[in-house]
Amino acid sequence: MDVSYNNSPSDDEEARFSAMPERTLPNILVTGTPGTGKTSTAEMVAQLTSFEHMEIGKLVREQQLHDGYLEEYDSLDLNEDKLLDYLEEELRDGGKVVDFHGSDLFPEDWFDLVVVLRTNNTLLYDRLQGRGYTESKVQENIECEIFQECLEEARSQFPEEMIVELVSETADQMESNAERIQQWAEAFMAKSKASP
Ligand SMILES: Nc1ncnc2c1ncn2[C@@H]1O[C@H](COP(=O)(O)OP(=O)(O)OP(=O)(O)O)[C@@H](O)[C@H]1O
Repeated sequence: MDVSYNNSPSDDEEARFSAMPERTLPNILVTGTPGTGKTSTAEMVAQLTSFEHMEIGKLVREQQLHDGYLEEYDSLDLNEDKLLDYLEEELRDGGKVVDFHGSDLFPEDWFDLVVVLRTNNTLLYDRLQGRGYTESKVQENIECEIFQECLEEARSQFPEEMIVELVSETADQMESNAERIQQWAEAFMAKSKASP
């Protein structure tokens, strides 16, 4: 089941969180339209780096970080406060690969790299239909990808230099994307070790 959230941050959002301390291990956010391969890619990155994969949809279900089921959207109604309170502790020491279709609910300093996965409409259509989504849900997600909503959302929240847009259409691309993220993580760790 999916997780819905209202992506308009509250005015006092900035004030809710203390600044995260410097990390020697990075936190990586993998975002993108449903079906672009966030979970598969994040899992591969976690295996390559030994970081922990945190799939937000699963976490919201398992930790009850929601306010019930929304029939209209066939999804759980995310309780952002509960999720952010939970994640703030989890992300403090770094070494996490988080996957979620939203990004603007997260404070900027919680992440060091934001990966936005992209997939062409034809392929995405087949993947979503293959999951048994209703036609309207497939269309809604296809439009989300056409209007590159996840990319724009990431851009609205994180500096451009933190964001990497990667095409995720074939198994080879998924593998090379995961390796590229691994190399980035190794460079981050080498740099933070070298710092005084
Ligand atoms: N680059 C790719 N090449 C081939 N198949 C892929 C690729 N990316 C994803 N897939 C396939 O597409 C399906 C959806 O992938 P996945 O569940 O990882 O997407 P997601 O973005 O996490 O979706 P959701 O947001 O709904 O959880 C899976 O069957 C996966 O194997």
